[in-house]
Amino acid sequence: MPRPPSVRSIHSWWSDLHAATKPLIGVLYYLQARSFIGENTGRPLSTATIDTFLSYLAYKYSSLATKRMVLRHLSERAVSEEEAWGLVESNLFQSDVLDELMDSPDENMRQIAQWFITRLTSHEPLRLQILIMYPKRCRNIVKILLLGLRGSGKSTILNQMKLLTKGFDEHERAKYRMSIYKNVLDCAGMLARAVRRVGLGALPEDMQVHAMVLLVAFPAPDGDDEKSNSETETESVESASEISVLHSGEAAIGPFTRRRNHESGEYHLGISTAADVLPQTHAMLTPTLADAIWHISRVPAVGRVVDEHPADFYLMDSVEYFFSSIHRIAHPAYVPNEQDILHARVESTTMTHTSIPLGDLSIYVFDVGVEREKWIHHFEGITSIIFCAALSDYDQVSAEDSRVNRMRESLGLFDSIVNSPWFWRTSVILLLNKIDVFRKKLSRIPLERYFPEYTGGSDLNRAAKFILWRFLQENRARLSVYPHLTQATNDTKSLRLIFAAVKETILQNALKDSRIL
Ligand SMILES: Nc1nc2c(ncn2[C@@H]2O[C@H](COP(=O)(O)OP(=O)(O)OP(=O)(O)O)[C@@H](O)[C@H]2O)c(=O)[nH]1
Ligand SMILES: [Mg+2]
Repeated sequence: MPRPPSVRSIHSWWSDLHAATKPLIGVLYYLQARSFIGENTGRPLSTATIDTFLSYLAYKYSSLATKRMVLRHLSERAVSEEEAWGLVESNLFQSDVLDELMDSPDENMRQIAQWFITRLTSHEPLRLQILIMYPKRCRNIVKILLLGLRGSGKSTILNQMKLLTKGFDEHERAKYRMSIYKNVLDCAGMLARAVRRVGLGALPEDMQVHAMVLLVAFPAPDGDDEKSNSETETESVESASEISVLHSGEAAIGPFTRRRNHESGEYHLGISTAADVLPQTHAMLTPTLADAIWHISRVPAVGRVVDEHPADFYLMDSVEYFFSSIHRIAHPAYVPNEQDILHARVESTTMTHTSIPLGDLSIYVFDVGVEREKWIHHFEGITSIIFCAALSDYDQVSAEDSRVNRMRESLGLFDSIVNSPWFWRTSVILLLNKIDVFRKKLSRIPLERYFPEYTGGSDLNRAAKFILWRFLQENRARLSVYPHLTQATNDTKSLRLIFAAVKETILQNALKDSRIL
């Protein structure tokens, strides 16, 4: 007896057999498929073999028993990651046959088909591919997209979600060490600029030696217009033994590459990719430098100059946290803890995700990083989006265009998302983040300076309500918006309630979407 016709030639002469012989053909195909499975057990799963299995699954004269047997066999094969890859890349996975089996009127068949998908998605790299390319195949997985401007707190939120479930092992925490050094040294460089602006002579006497250490480690760039002590400048450049000039505008400091921005005159540190750079960092962040950072960051005159000129001295939101932990970080055996990870500033460049179990369902939260345009269309029609906006952005300027206010840029992004035809059925969880920084800023920097229509003064509730109102104004598509005020760096326990509410919203939306509610 010939094998079932291939899916492409399904209307061959064989498919025109008389209907009267159908049950007999069903039995014969069952026996044939069983012996085919026997012949192939223990052999690698080739494309041709998968195509033959596909023909049993697609052929209208194959019985349900045959299809169940074949798919059960393929599910067992999918335990191996290599065979699972072969299956996902095969005609079987890409044809409609699998969808038909998943929607079969036979409950047993549906379960086996779901089991097949579960097996395939148990392999992490495959799961991502299936979730993105074939979202409908993953009916027990809810996809959530995390969006927001750079630095609004998306990765911090994702890390908090990870802490609520599996946490970070020592190996994962150690990976943050270099980024944290970079964060600390970037901020220390700014501190040195602030010292130059204040002037050595204006500092208390017992602080001058610490200031000198800082100025030696972070010498003024050529042509820096800071008011500075020129004697110290010359000395500092000459005695900065760790710094070897590579070429104009670029220097190596321990493991970091220091590149000068010719417009602002500032130095930015880039991490060297060499594998042996970590030990060198300890040489850079010496106990003496750590001590100097600790002391100088507490000098009121330095703090004042930073506060009064926020546009000249960009300090990351976690600066206070890292400076107050500087001795722990500078210790040679330093391994970041979970709080350090939440405070670290690591710009996301690729898509990352984390999963949260929810009964029989899994919530997959995706942070698409800088590749938003590349990925976003794969998320068309998803049930929920989490949008992060940093409340404290109200006095900041856009990284791309210094004439654009960052809060307005965030409102613009929100507008383009909520009114996009891709998301017309999506609901939005709006996280108004960095409430702690916002609280501190409000009394010093009036919100009305940037949003003249605001009249509520420095009252935190009024100000937050006003910003929420501005976001809701953009929602012309009238999507359901669920707002929360957050501090993403807060301890995980205090975020638990917010995450419980977020989970509930996601679940309700997923159920509504699947028409269970
Ligand atoms: N003080 C404070 N800092 C926060 C808060 N949320 C995030 N941060 C810090 O802000 C910085 C940026 O946060 P990320 O989570 O990296 O921002 P992101 O949106 O992932 O940024 P990109 O990956 O560049 O798009 C990090 O240093 C965080 O620790 C908050 O609520 N309060
Ligand atoms: Mg990020």
